[in-house]
Amino acid sequence: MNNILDSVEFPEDLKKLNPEDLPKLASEIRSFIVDVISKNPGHLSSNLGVVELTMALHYCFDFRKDRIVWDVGHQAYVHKILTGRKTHFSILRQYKGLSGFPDKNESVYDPFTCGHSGDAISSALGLSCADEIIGYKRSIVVVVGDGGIGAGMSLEALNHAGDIKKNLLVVLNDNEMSISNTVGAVSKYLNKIRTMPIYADIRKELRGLIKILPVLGKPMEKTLEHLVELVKIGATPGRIFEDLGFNYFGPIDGHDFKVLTETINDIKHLNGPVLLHVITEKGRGFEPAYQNPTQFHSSGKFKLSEGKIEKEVQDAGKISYTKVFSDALVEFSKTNPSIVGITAAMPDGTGMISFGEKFPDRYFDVGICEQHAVGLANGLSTEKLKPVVAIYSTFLQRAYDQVFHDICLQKNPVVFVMDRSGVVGNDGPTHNGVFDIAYLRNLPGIVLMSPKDGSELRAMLKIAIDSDEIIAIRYPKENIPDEKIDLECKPFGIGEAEILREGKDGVLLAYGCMVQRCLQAAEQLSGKGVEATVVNARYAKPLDKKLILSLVRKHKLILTVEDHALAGGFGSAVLEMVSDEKEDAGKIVRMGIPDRFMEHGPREVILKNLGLDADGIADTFIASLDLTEIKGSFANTGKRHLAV
Ligand SMILES: Cc1ncc(C[n+]2csc(CCOP(=O)(O)OP(=O)(O)O)c2C)c(N)n1
Ligand SMILES: CC(=O)[C@@H](O)[C@H](O)COP(=O)(O)O
Ligand SMILES: [Mg+2]
Repeated sequence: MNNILDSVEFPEDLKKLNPEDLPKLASEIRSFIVDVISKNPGHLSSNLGVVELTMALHYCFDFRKDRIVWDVGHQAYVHKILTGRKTHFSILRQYKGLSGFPDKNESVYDPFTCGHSGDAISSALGLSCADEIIGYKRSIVVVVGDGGIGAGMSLEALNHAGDIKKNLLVVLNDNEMSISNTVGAVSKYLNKIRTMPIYADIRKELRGLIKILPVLGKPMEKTLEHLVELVKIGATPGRIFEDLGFNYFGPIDGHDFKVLTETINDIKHLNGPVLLHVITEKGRGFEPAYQNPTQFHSSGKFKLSEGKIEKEVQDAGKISYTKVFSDALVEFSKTNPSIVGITAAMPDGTGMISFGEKFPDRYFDVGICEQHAVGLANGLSTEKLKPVVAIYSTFLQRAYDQVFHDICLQKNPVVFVMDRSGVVGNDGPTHNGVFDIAYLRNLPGIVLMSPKDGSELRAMLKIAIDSDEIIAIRYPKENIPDEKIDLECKPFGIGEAEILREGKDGVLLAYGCMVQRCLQAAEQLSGKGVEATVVNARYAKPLDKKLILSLVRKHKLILTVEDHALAGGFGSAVLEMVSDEKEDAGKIVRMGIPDRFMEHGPREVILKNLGLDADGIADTFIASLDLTEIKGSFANTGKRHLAV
């Protein structure tokens, strides 16, 4: 039973508690989160680390009026629990349940809907600038991790904030971890500060001086500013932030509620940008997560039995596309010394970690810096190395200009591997990788591929590595359908599709992971006496023009099926090409993701709702055929995207 947590719904309840009850509340919050996440997976480690920090921020500010901006937002569970969302916490990340990230549609306490890292300081600074223009008095607080602060956009924002001197409190939550170990010079610098004993003493002295000052209000602020100047002269920790125009405080213990609240209360009225460096432990209070924060960063379900934690084996015996990529890259790299691997702080999620372990000299984890990752690949490939850049589809969006300017314009044959393409599921709209075909296919010289299964992923990776073209391969957060992986890597030409099944009644033209679903749909259709041809398109660019045009001439229906936005996706590419070739584009019906952001929930549920499962595809095929027979073409029926 959560005695204290039961009485807390909103920050006002927290403020009413006796100070001595607060550690117990922190402990209850941790147990509550662990219990929910054990059954209902989510971002565990980061949240366990920010319990006291979040409580302290809500204790010292009023975020109905003031604003709190979380970088990424995966660590906002405690914030959710304390801001009226406790009763819905058990359906976190579930379909129609609470979002796993801050969501402006969910609460007035969330100024932004977010999920990508690096943007929080910019957004918060924008709020502060707006307040000044409007004449609104309130505090703007941003919480950014030691991983997130190294992101290019964070550094751009610090650069701006330190220059224009608007009021802004940047809380740097330093837990020495991103998802994996935090990398980079900024991280090394933070480590230097953490291990400098002198600074803790100076901070204590500063607090002592503040306490004996008999002044209040404005004079107090002035004196504080003066003291800050004094500290600056003697102290070098945080110097980099000082030199960038911030008042730096810390490092302080992020698990000591008293130190946190006293420090925040001391500095919250200071003018200009302030950076408070807080040290926390990822996974704190739950031993398995504390011992292995990476595994529990975004954990699967786990069991608590006899005090022993077993991670639940999910989908036993199944292999993910990620694993196939990871193993194939290591295999190919053994005989190809020119391969270099790049990840942007996602070595585990992308599977790049195995390459890094085997070939440390050819491996680069650049931190949460997707733009830099792609820029780095430019230089490497100019010297004839073969960069394989593995970035989730949604995060590659950050590096669009670099793909254009630093890769395509240079004609440098880099391989992009876009894991988590399509609907990702419980992470929701910020993480769905449903725009990559649209944002890449307009770039001259790029080749876009997507495998139908694990065997084909291996073959595609081999083709891409051996090729002189710039190639991007997309695949989903899914297990491969292969019963047995074909290790041979049978080659096929660039832009070559394959017919998997022949039928007279129309064509299912599928891209990537939709091929299997189309094969299942064709089976169902056959049971109803409808025979569909199924084509594995393999490429969104270049398209297999010859094959597709011959199918258009022969069939009355071409149903394109993709796990991507309809706008600008694979189906659009087919439609444009057929229209440009002056063939009957009216025969083409497109299935994919409509022009809205898809909500969170299990991937299969979201896809089913869109009709992007075997049943939905079969239904749409039949409905489209009926319409074709009745109308001859779909023009003006308004039912072109039947699954939408
Ligand atoms: C642009 C972008 N790249 C990558 C990610 C994936 N990602 C989410 S959290 C995270 C690590 C963040 O580390 P840190 O800022 O230190 O926060 P912590 O989890 O340690 O609290 C990463 C790499 C992301 N959300 N956004
Ligand atoms: C918050 C964030 O961006 C990552 O933690 C992401 O949720 C990981 O996704 P996967 O669990 O699919 O690797
Ligand atoms: Mg961190």
